Amino acid sequence: MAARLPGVDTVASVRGLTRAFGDRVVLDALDLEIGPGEFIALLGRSGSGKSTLLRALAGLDREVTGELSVTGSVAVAFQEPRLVPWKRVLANITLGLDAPAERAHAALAEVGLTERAQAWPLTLSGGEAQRASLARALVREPGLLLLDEPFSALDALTRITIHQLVVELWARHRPAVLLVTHDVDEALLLADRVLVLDEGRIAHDSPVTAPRPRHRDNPELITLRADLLAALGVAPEGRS
Ligand SMILES: Nc1ncnc2c1ncn2[C@@H]1O[C@H](COP(=O)(O)OP(=O)(O)OP(=O)(O)O)[C@@H](O)[C@H]1O
Repeated sequence: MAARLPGVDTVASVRGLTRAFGDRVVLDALDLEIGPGEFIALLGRSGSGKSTLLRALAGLDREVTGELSVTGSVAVAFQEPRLVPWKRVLANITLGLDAPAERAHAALAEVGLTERAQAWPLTLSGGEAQRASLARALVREPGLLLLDEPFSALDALTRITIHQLVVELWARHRPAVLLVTHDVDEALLLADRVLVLDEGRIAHDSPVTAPRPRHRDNPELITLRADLLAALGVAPEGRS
């Protein structure tokens, strides 16, 4: 299990983090610092270890070795919303927390789901279920919010609305966010810093300074997109 160190001006600090499954080394002495309030997107080829890193940061993997320090609370939202089907939406939000119903109501209002508070999870649309999942994460007031491809199963229009919502919630509550995504444009539209995981380490680490709301045609984003596609081993459009 990874040794835990006190963090200095970071919400998460990782040094020499290593995880192998049998002979396959997925995280190979990885180093990473996450500052308070940073919005980070984590890209990487399929199987590069993004979810493994996220699980380690969430404290869900006891087999990682190296140094890992996380200050404050951590909340996770996954690709599937993972709501408990036999509890109504409201009860799902504070499940396992000793928190009054008002807090769950306030969180649902923030994600625009007030009217679905008494609904059963299986009656929610995909977008509504992801909103509920975000409300459940936010009500925990995390210093670090881990998002594991939470938008990938949504249709394009719902995805745009949820992107806006996530940026709004992040600006209001200011947790550090680590968003795992396959989508370079999603990373560039949302994050302040984009990482690429490759060969078990952070192979690329770029700040994104363009003001929000961002447009794909922003020159900074165009340059970064080409760099990131190259780091991911993908030829940019028209140059394959
Ligand atoms: N519990 C496990 N047992 C064995 N191998 C595992 C386990 N979890 C992950 N792996 C392996 O570790 C590697 C990294 O998996 P991980 O899910 O972290 O990748 P990822 O970058 O999130 O992939 P994707 O983008 O496809 O979701 C893969 O080769 C996977 O098969």
